[in-house]
Parts: sequence; structure tokens; C-alpha cells
Amino acid sequence: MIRIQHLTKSVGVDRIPILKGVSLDIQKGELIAVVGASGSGKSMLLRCLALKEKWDGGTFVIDGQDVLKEPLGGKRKIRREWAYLEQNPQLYPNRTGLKNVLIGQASQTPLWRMVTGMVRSDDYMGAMDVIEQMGLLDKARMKAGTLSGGEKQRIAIARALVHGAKVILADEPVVGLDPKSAESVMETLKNLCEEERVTVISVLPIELAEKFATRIVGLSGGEVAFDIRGRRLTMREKNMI
Ligand SMILES: Nc1ncnc2c1ncn2[C@@H]1O[C@H](COP(=O)(O)OP(=O)(O)OP(=O)(O)O)[C@@H](O)[C@H]1O
Repeated sequence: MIRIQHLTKSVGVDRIPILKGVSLDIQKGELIAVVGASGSGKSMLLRCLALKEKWDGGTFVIDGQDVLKEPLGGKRKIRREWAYLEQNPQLYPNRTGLKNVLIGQASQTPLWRMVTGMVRSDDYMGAMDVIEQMGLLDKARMKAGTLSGGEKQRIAIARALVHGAKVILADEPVVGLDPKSAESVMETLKNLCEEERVTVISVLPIELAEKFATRIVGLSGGEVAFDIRGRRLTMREKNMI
């Protein structure tokens, strides 16, 4: 269980408030869509959860551990178990999809492995299992630079899983993808939540949020405007964001 209470974040010399006391309790296996108008603080929320931004205030408790009060242990846990998926995944274009999965993101990978590219055979088997789960077995040996946007995103998801992600933070993971690729990335994320109990928190457009998410959190002006489960948004809620 993840408990975020009263998260506040302001920016710049004028300390402009961006997040104004966001509180969320998150259970394992939820697929939470964050929706809201441009500038409402969606990306900032994800960046704060990934500890890419320093929190001004609030508490962040994961399985009873107060992450912000135990900076070393807490940060290590987030780095190890929380993956941040970017809109355009940063892959090594001249390396195969498989190699990208094996090597991992720079922050997760020991320097010697990045330099030598060496992997153990059990790592290799694990990576192939996940690549198969992502439906990319036939693309594993292709250079990442030649893959489609959706395939790249699924390689990035595979990479996160191979390196032990239990929570995936995805900031508009399907932006720029054609509808079919977008749906397949979303199906992949949904299956992970249902079958592997991975937790996904993702900025999404409303249509995809309503179709795939188990819960929709609406942000407006840095505050939670609504937090709903198991249904579509009402017109009133749509007008609140
Ligand atoms: N480092 C920063 N310095 C100044 N302002 C910032 C900084 N980071 C974010 N902001 C501002 O904070 C607000 C929220 O930004 P954020 O990127 O979280 O919005 P968003 O809801 O993700 O928007 P979009 O849907 O357009 O991506 C915006 O007005 C943005 O300009």
C-alpha cells in the first residue's frame, strides 16, 4: 500500500505552487489514470512520485516505510522498484530490443555492464520471457531504432519489468502512437496490473482512461478534483478539469 498525503510542490524563485496538497492511497494492481487540463500538474505529480523532483511538503509511505524520512533506504526502494516511462522511451537505437531490455536504464545498471554489455544466461532467459509476454518475440533481435513507437514503448515496459519494477509511472505513454499501437500498449499495461499485480499510474487522455483504468484521478490547478473507480466520468466531472 502506498499512501501519499498532502504533497505540495512549488517552483521558481517566486515559489509558484504547482501541487497544493495532493493525497492518494494506492493499492497494488491498480491502473490509475491521471487526467486534467494542460498545466494542472499531472507531469509534476508523476515526477514527484518518481522522486525526480524534491517535495516541499507531504508524506510518502510505502508498505509502512516513510520514504522521505528515510532518504537512503527509501530512495533506493523507489529507484529499484518504481519505473518511470517517458513519452519517447530512451533506448539505445543501435542495440537490439533484447539488449536494451537486458542492459536496463542507466540509473538501474552497473557501469561495468553498460560498458561491456555482458549479461548472465539467467538474465537472458528472464528477458526473453518478458519480451514474449509483451508480444515482441519476433522483434527481439531487431535494432531498437527500427522499431515502431508502440514496440519501443513495450520494450521500455519489458526493460522496467526485467529490472524488478513493481510500480510503473507513465507520463502519456501512448502520445503520438496510432490508435492500434496505443491500444496495444494500454492492453499490455492493463494485463500487467491484472495478472502480475503491478501498479500503474499514468497520465492519459480521458478516452483511454475510461477504457483501461480501474481508477481516474482528476487534477485541477494542482488539486485533486475527483477520484473515481469503475465508471466513466460524468459531464460535471469533465467540466471540473
Ligand atoms: N521547473 C519549472 N519551472 C517553472 N514552472 C514549471 C516548472 N515545472 C512545471 N512548471 C509549471 O507547472 C505547471 C504544471 O506543469 P505540468 O507539466 O505538471 O503540467 P501538466 O498537467 O502535465 O500539463 P500538460 O498536459 O500540458 O503536459 C505548468 O504551468 C508548468 O508551466
